Amino acid sequence: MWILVGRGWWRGRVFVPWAAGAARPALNRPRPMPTHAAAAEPWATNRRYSSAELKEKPDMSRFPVEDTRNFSIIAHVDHGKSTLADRLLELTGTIDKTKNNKQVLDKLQVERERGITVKAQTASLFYSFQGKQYLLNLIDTPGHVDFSYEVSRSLSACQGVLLVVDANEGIQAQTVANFFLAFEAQLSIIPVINKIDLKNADPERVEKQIEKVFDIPSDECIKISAKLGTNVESVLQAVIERIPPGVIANVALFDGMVSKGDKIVSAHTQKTYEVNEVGVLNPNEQSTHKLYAGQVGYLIAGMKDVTEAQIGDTLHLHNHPVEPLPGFKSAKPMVFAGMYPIDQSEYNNLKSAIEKLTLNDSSVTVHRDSSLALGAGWRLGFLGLLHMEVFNQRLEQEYNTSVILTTPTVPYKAVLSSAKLIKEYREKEIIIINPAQFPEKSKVTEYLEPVVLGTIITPDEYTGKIMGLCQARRAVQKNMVFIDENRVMLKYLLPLNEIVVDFYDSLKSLSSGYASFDYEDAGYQAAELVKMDILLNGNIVEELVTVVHKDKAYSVGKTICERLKDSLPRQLFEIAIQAAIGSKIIARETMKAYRKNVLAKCYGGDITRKMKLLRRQAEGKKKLRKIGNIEVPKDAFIKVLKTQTNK
Ligand SMILES: Nc1nc2c(ncn2[C@@H]2O[C@H](COP(=O)(O)OP(=O)(O)OP(=O)(O)O)[C@@H](O)[C@H]2O)c(=O)[nH]1
Repeated sequence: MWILVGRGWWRGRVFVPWAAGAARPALNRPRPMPTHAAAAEPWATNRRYSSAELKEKPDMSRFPVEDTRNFSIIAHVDHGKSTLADRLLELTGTIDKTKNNKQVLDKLQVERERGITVKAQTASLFYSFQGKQYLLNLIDTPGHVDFSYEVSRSLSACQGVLLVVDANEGIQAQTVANFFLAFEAQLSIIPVINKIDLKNADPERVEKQIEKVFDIPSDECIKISAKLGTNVESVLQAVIERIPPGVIANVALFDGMVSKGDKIVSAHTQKTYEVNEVGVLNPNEQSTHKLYAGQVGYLIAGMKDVTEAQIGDTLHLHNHPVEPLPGFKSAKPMVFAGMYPIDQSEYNNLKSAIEKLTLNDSSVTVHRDSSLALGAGWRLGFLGLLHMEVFNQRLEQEYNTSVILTTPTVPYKAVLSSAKLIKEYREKEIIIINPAQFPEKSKVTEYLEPVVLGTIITPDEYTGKIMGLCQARRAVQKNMVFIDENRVMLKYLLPLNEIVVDFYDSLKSLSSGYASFDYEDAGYQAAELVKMDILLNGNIVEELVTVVHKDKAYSVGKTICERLKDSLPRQLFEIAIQAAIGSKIIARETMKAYRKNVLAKCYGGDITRKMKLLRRQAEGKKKLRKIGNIEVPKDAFIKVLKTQTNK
């Protein structure tokens, strides 16, 4: 049996040749076309098809592997991926040229509203170049850090990428992060400098940045205006010339051997293929007669669509079925929050909405959860805070649901010392995704918190302020380099819980929007953590229970109490809002009593208007949550959760 480990290159933990001291493989050099048996296949014909014919009924089998290119567009947010995709679709006649082609690939309502891409979309383009027709599969990718999982997923289906960089803003943090995702996947990278039509565009400066940071010769950059369509045709030609063709599955052999002519089955799709070619990567594909157990190489097996070659899939000889090897990589959630229906009678509707939405977004993890106050619900894991907001917004917009979301938290770990707890969990080290389950200090040896390696790119004038912000967030500086005369790249080790809520917003406002930020997982570090309760007249508000660093407890507690005071409607009696660690109160705010009369503005005796106001008040009450005898509207939670900081 053997396992599929990548397309383009091995992307796993085990085998990264240049990390082991070997020479770094050459970037961007077109790899020789594989010499496989395509010519003998009936679908490998030279007949050309008219675009009308292709549009009518595209028969994908007409395109042999060497006439197929699979590529993605990657970029920092707003650098113009979707606009470029629109132009490519127009140029290839995939969509008609009208003024309305704005982000055609952004299909979700939330994407159009927020102007961001969340789900990667795919489009097949047919393009004639030098008398030959090509099938170009374009996979659009999201730009935001939360969705880098989608980016990796899209990249795993490609052999090359267009790395779009704004001619005015230059390289930003996500440009760097996305470049490395593509680089590690050993894809051909075509740098595209976009927005050259802007008044402040400085493509020469950006070219130099690209050469300095990514080591790509500046003459490889293509300068375009996606908005005006300037030079976009050269992008398509570069895709054909610089990106190697088709589905080449990189494999690691665990057992037995594989050679040309073998019949193999994908454990994932159960499809059967005949092996056309096997070989080793040296570093380009070099065909060999066979591959044996323990070897890593590539395999071409007539997979015509890249989705047929899933990373982590197990392949086996068709007459030797095996248990699939563990290997499918799943997305790792970084932010967890409880989700509950506002009204328990809505539980089943919400359940089915979550199920449908997670079918479409498999990176969300779902565990059932329940709370005394909120009833039955779920604990969901998201890739980041924006991902959480987008998921919530999609639930509301696409499924017409309304939910309570609890304070987001990160996956902490506790190393247990209590024998009773170890027996209960059957493990010494547990992951805590729900603050309510945070074990007491007396029962643990130590707590651990997740940390990330953050990259910030900023104009130099903001460096001081940004360093101050990072220090306040318990960050440790790892590196600082100038990427050109006035741009600095900073690397920090940051506790994830310090950035999860509002780090990005603070960074943006400190730098007038110029600094960009991205992060990658960097494991765990020991941390002095405490569980903090928020109380309303002595009753715990379960939605607001948080785990915080000991040194931050007072300021976080104070901020939550203040925010809660601002967002709670006044009630008929006085309310004490308190933050507490165990039985120790660390912060307090008091709200004075107030009597609200919804009929106050209703002069005269218009009974229908009075009834309408009273009815509206009754409807409003449905959205309230009672804590003790205090009514808290859903909006109040959201305001506190959204604005809560770790200052
Ligand atoms: N002047 C100018 N504006 C452009 C150009 N290309 C894109 N834009 C504008 O830049 C903004 C962002 O473009 P998008 O194509 O939505 O960017 P994106 O990278 O797909 O954004 P995300 O999906 O959020 O990652 C839009 O307002 C575009 O109209 C260009 O060549 N010139």
